This record gives sequence, C-alpha cells and structure tokens, in this order.
Amino acid sequence: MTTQPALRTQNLGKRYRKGWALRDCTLELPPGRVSALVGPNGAGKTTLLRLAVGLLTPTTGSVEVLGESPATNTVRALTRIGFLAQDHPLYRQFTVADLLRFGRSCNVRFDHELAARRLTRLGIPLHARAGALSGGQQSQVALTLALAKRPDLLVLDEPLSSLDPLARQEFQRTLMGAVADSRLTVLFSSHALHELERVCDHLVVINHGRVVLAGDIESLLAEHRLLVGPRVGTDHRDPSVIEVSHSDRHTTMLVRQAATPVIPGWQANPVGLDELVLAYLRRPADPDAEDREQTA
Ligand SMILES: Nc1ncnc2c1ncn2[C@@H]1O[C@H](COP(=O)(O)OP(=O)(O)OP(=O)(O)O)[C@@H](O)[C@H]1O
Repeated sequence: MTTQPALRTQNLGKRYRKGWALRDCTLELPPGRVSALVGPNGAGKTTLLRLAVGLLTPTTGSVEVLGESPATNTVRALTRIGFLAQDHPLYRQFTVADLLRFGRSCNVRFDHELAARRLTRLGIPLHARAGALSGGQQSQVALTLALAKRPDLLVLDEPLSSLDPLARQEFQRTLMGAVADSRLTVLFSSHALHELERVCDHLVVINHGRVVLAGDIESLLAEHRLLVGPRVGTDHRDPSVIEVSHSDRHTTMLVRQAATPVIPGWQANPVGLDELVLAYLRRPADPDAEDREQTA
C-alpha cells in the first residue's frame, strides 16, 4: 500500500498584481482520505485548489499530486485528477447525455455506467439540456462527471454550496462510498463547518493566504483543550495558548497541549470542531512571518 501523499506542497505561493493570495504553504494530504479546506472569503482556498490541479502556476514553491507535478507532467498527472470548479461550468446547450459522451471521449478511465446510474438515481433526465437544469442539479451533473473520471485525487471547490440538505447528505454518502471503494483521495473547500466532521477525517484551515492549522481531525481535537478557571492575566507570547477570553470572574483559554496536567481549580473541557476552527481564524495574522519572509 502506498504511503505517498496524495498532494504535497512545499513553500507554495501565488502572487497576483495586488498581492499574495497564498504564501508559504507546506502541506501533505494523506491518500485515501477526505480532507476539508476551510477559511473565510478571500482566504486563498480557490487559489490553492487551482494550483493543486495545475490550472495556476506557482509564484514560489512546488506542488505534487501523487508524486508528479501537475504543471510539468500535464497529461499523465491530469488523468489522475478530477476537478469541480466553484461555478461548475457545463456546456449549457449540451444535453446531460452529450456531456457523458464528451466525458467518455476525453477520459480513458471514464465510467459511463456509474455516471448514468447516479444521475438516474438523482432523477436528472439524461435528455435534459444542462442550461435548463437547476443550479443544484447542474452541480450534481458536474460532480458526477468528475467522479466518473475515476480520479485518484478529486478536488472540489465548494461543492455543497448549491445543494439542498437531502442532496448534501447524498453527496456525503457518495464521497464516502467512493473513498471506501477505490481509495480515492478527496480535497474539498467548504464554509459548512458543522457538516465537516461527518464526512472528513483531515482538515486544512487557511486564513490571509496562510495555512494556520492542518492535520487529522481526531488528533487535532485530542490535542486541544478549553481550560476554564478563575480570572488571570495571560502570557500572550505562549504559543500553546491559541485564544483567551475573560468574563468578570473567569478566564477561558483554548490551548494546544492535551497532555499537560490541569492546574488545580481549573477545568479542562474538550473542544468542538467549529469552535477550534473559529478560534484559529480569529487569531490575528502573524506579523513575524512577513518579516521572516522579507529577510529570507
Ligand atoms: N485572478 C485573480 N487576480 C487577482 N487577484 C485574485 C485572483 N484570484 C483571486 N485573487 C485574490 O486572491 C485572494 C484569494 O482569493 P481566493 O479566490 O483564493 O479566495 P477563497 O478563499 O477561495 O475565497 P471564497 O471563499 O470567497 O471563494 C483574494 O484576495 C482575491 O481577491
């Protein structure tokens, strides 16, 4: 069994005319897992996903998908990658059946049976024109085309955003089924924090173009604790303290040090995934990182 990361980035960065969209991104995604990429609007998620699939060229650093660069080894690497863009563009004049035929003619591994079966199950008629389908149906067609390509890495930019709750659940089941059947690796961006734990086992949090947290979700939750105790002053330079808040009499601290003994009089509570992600997103950008890069 291969232990090669499905996606590896090293100091990856992308600069547009107005500034950096992604900086100093070093990541490894484990194969055969579902990873979520979360962060606020403008954080750099789409930029990272487009770099991963070879649609953008890095300004700095490198990206590898299953050991190959999508930028330099285009044909071979791209047959192994499925990508669903945020606006899931489809040829609007094509019928769904035309799109399946087109998919088959462009991809040697295309599984026409799987695609037709999934669309029929979802009640999407093959004779309908793509432009006449609802937004949610169009995104289901686009997702089906990406899945039918039988990629090793499936990259999805906000696939949940146009789906209703039933369709979201079906989507989650489909992803988990595909991962279990074929050791597919999935990376998808999402704002739906409360739904992530059900479908993902790995998390990447990005803010201001930088990765601020990444890892296996279970381990991340086990490594963090919410400490509650009598009000105290806190050392803001302590890197294990992620966030501090005070009420009149109490101090609450989110810390990354699960194994440290709790101070008498303090309570240590587990932290939820939403709470953890939001605490990292509320942290101010690291001004030292900028200095470090300028002097490097
Ligand atoms: N083609 C482009 N030209 C110039 N700047 C861009 C371009 N694409 C993205 N940016 C800028 O890069 C930054 C990151 O954008 P990106 O689309 O990656 O964010 P995002 O996290 O996907 O946001 P959202 O959640 O809103 O989709 C933003 O400041 C954006 O304005």
